[in-house]
Amino acid sequence: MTDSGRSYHTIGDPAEVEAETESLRDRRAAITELGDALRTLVEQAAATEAPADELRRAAALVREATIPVGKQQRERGQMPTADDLLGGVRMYNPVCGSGSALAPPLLIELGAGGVTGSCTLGLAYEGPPMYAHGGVSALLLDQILGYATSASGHPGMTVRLDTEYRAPVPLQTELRLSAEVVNVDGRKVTARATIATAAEPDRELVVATGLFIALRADQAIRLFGTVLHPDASNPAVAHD
Ligand SMILES: CCCCCCCC(=O)SCCNC(=O)CCNC(=O)[C@H](O)C(C)(C)COP(=O)(O)OP(=O)(O)OC[C@H]1O[C@@H](n2cnc3c(N)ncnc32)[C@H](O)[C@@H]1OP(=O)(O)O
Repeated sequence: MTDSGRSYHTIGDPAEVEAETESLRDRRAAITELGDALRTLVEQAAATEAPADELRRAAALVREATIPVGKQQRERGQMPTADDLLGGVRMYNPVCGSGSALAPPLLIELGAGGVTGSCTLGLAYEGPPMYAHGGVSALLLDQILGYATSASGHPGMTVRLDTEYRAPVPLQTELRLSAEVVNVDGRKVTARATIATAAEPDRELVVATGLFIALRADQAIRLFGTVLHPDASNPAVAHD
């Protein structure tokens, strides 16, 4: 899990904070447990050769399992209460989030001069037979480029992503990604990222250059106003 040890920062009675911290930890662990189960389901569903009646039985079970999950849903303008946006915890990020069924998940670490990432893509990510879909490679690269820009102190949004596919990315193979900022020009930040296999880390399979723009305050408010501003009803963005 990305963040099981992070302390949860809020205002209030220390005993209450302690209890809340424990409950947040527990909820994040449960989100990860569900994410793991969903990823297994998605992967096995993409690889299954089971007969039609078994598939229909599985579909009915999944529909049943969806009922408790659907009971309390957030809306688009609300952060997940288990997230800590400023602390970098995004439980459902579709690339790194341990709660996301879409995420491999990509594990990212800060390194000297940049960031590195690792993941293994299953058959659910297949494009050409046996290899990753090109859009999935771009997804991973966009994410790690974003991390590299944020880690360098220049967070921004992607406005351009140039992706060069030099060789197919094999599925069911441990991958290594790396990214680093190569230029900062005012609000414009350029970063470079690569995908390789763990076995041949110097052989670049996919290379991307991303241009990121740091948002002006008015742009941030226009795009994210209600989500970014501290709101007592959303403890995930409350800070003292
Ligand atoms: C840990 C974090 C992980 C995050 C990983 C994932 C990151 C993402 O996927 S972000 C989501 C995808 N990206 C988006 O949705 C962004 C969509 N774009 C926008 O909303 C806007 O372009 C926005 C708000 C970023 C910038 O606004 P915009 O009006 O375009 O630019 P503006 O602020 O006026 O200009 C800044 C500079 O950037 C330049 N610029 C803007 N877009 C581009 C572009 N596509 N190509 C080249 N230059 C550009 C402008 O020309 C300007 O340059 P200069 O200062 O030399 O005149």
